[in-house]
Amino acid sequence: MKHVFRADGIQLSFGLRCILSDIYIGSETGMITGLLGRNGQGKSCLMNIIYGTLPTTDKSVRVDDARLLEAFRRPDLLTYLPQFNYIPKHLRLRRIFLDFELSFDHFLSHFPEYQKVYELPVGSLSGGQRRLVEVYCLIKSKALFTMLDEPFSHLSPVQVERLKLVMEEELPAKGFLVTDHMYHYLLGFCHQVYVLQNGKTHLTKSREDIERLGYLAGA
Ligand SMILES: Nc1ncnc2c1ncn2[C@@H]1O[C@H](COP(=O)(O)OP(=O)(O)OP(=O)(O)O)[C@@H](O)[C@H]1O
Repeated sequence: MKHVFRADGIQLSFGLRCILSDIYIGSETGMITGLLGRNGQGKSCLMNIIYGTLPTTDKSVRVDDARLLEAFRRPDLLTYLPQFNYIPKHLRLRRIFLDFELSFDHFLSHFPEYQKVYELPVGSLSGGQRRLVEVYCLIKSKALFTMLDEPFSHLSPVQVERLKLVMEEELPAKGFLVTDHMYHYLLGFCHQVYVLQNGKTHLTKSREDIERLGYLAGA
């Protein structure tokens, strides 16, 4: 069964500065949706508003008929990877995979280089290794939709390729909203791409659209 995600009517200002004013994002399970935008356009703020961790005056966020004011209370519907490390560094990988109810063997089938770190605290890994564990756990989290804010920073092209396979495994039953400055990765596997520019989201149809909206030029 297909499920639908919609976010619109979102307004955000800081003082006199308007950040978000004309937002519409629509997606569904089985789709990877990209969100591009230059630095400071409001991508992280938008994801935080959708997730309910940044208050705002107006918003409408829905999964099917359920209206989400505090999406962070509905991990069955929506999960969110923030830009910062969200797993406490003292937690061992054994505990993390247990808490997320995920198979470490399946993780190893994609990332065999983690064979020897099962009993180690995640904080003892390199920055890229730690980030990959966090991204993997969110991609595999048991939600209908997952938002990923800059999941590919600090990761190697090989790791990104393998994560893409993990996302594709999840796809039939799940949808993703992904923002990343590694736009060539996103353009390679997103089913649709929005560009956020001057407070407004634009659903693009081609690379030329993205260029016209000022994202690719000089990116
Ligand atoms: N608490 C705050 N008070 C004032 N301004 C803020 C606050 N939080 C964010 N901003 C501003 O809002 C704008 C949007 O920030 P946001 O982090 O959402 O951008 P972004 O598109 O995710 O950028 P980047 O690609 O660099 O991560 C920025 O100009 C930022 O400085």
